Amino acid sequence: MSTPPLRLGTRASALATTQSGTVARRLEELLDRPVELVHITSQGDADRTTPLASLGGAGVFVAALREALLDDRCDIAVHSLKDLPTAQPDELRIVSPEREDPRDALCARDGRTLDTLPRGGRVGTGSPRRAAQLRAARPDLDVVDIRGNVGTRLARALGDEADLDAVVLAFAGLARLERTDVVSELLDPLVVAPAPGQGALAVEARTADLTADAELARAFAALDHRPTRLAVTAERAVLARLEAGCSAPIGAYARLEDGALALAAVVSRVDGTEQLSHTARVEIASHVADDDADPAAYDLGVRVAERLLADGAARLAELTAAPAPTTAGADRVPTGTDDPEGP
Ligand SMILES: NCc1[nH]cc(CCC(=O)O)c1CC(=O)O
Repeated sequence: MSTPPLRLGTRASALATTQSGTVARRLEELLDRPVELVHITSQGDADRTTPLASLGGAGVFVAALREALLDDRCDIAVHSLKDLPTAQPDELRIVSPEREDPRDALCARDGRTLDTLPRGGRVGTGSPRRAAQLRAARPDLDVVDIRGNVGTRLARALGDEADLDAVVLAFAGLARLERTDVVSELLDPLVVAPAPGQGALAVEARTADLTADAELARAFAALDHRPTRLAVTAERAVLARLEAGCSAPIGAYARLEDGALALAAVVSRVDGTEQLSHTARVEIASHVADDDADPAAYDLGVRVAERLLADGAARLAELTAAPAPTTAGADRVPTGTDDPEGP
């Protein structure tokens, strides 16, 4: 190991350092080269009182890490994929390691579930998507806007001074922190559809480094997990076509199973009084080359998004995306690939 260490940029939170540490160890094995963690602070970390949505959503975490990559203060960055904007800058490339369970987890006192929470119960979440879907499932609930790291949010429902009946968090974050003991229910993705990309990581590097360093490029590619990449490609294509970001009330859940990629997507009014959903699938056999499979996954997401737009998703969720005039009409015609079971 004579080469200098590879610098992996990370936020300082327990979740971020756990995620980054796992990727750092994999890269060390793959490269036979030391990998050191470099802490990068973002506005979202420094300012813990402003609602995250008004800081520009979780995108503030990503922006700080990306700036560090582009300024050569680190060589690799690890993000939660669901926090990444859908547009990828040419200067940077991402791969997706195998995803954790993408579902949302209800963490409630006394082991309550979504069905058994008390009438008018107070449930904390900072996510407009979770708020809308919780209200749609249980209109009587009082959904309270909260933020903070995993420990802070859990304490609101489970701590000594708890003021809420439950909080909803991504199961993946709890699993990575070995805190799945607090989960009282894994929410059905057809009731509470996870955020596009939830549970997956994105490992990011400079395009120029990958072009110049074949060994780095090989290790980087080895981090990628094909079923995860295809699923998150379809999910993120929904967001991209709807021209929405990670704080929009949009859920999407895709799974590669038996040679087919199945996708379900849900768009909500933030107050939960109306929701639209569509499901579709596309055949992707294991021998299909990525050059064909990746566009097929992306097209699946676009197709589902256009059906949602044709049904009025833009008005419902206050999005700016307009239905494509040439395809919106055709998308209303049911096709043989509609999947009533969802993924
Ligand atoms: N929005 C913040 C965020 N970004 C990624 C995760 C969890 C881990 C993941 O989804 O990969 C969380 C916390 C949460 O939603 O509870």
